[in-house]
Amino acid sequence: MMITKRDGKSMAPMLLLESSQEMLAPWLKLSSTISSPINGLVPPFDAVHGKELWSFAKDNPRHSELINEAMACEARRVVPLVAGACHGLFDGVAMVVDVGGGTGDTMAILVKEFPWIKGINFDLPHVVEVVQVLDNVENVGGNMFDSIPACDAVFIKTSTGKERTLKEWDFVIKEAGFARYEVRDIDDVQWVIIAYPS
Ligand SMILES: C[S@@+](CC[C@H](N)C(=O)[O-])C[C@H]1O[C@@H](n2cnc3c(N)ncnc32)[C@H](O)[C@@H]1O
Repeated sequence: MMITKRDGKSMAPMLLLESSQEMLAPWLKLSSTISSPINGLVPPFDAVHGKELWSFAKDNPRHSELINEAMACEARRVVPLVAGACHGLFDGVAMVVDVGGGTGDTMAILVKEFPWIKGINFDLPHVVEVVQVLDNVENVGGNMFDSIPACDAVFIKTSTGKERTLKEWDFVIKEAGFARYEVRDIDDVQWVIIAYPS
C-alpha cells in the first residue's frame, strides 16, 4: 500500500475512508442485511445508514470530506496515466466536463496536460461548495440526472462505484446512444473507455 507522503501520491486518505466506522458498519451487518426480507434489494450501506451514500455525505460533512480526499488521492495517482494514454484525443476539444469530479483534482491534471481545454468540475452542490479553487478549473454544482453543463467532451471516473465487465459496458454504451468505443490500457487496475457519438 502506498501510504508514504513522498511525491504527493499517498493512498492514506483512501485507507482512512474505508476504515471509518461509517464504511465498516455495512460490512459488519452484511450477513443480516443479505438474509433479511429485503433480500439484498437495498445496498448494505443504505440499509445500515437509512439513506444512500451521497445523501449521507450531504448530511455528514466530515464523512463527505473523507470521501472527497479519498477520491482525490486516487485521482492524483491514476489521472496522469489516463492523460498519458489519451494524447491526441483532446486535440480540437475546447470544453470538457468531469461529471462527478469531486475535488477537481482530476480536471486540474487534465487542463495542465492539455492547456487549451476549458475544464469544468461538476459535482453535487454540497461537494463543490467546499472544494478549493484550482487553477483553470471552474466548479459547477448540480445533479447529473437533471443536466450537466454544455461541453464538447465528458469525462467520468469512478462515478457509479460499480464494476462492470466489458460486455456490460458494451451494453451500457450502446444503450446510451454512442456509435462506437475503444478501450485503452493504462497499465494499471483501471482501463480507459472512450465512447464516440459518431
Ligand atoms: C466515487 S466518487 C468519484 C470522484 C472522482 N470522479 C474520482 O474518481 O476521483 C463519485 C462522485 O460523484 C458525485 N456524485 C454522486 N451522485 C451525483 C449526481 N447525481 N450528480 C453529480 N455528481 C454526483 C459524488 O459526490 C462523488 O464526488
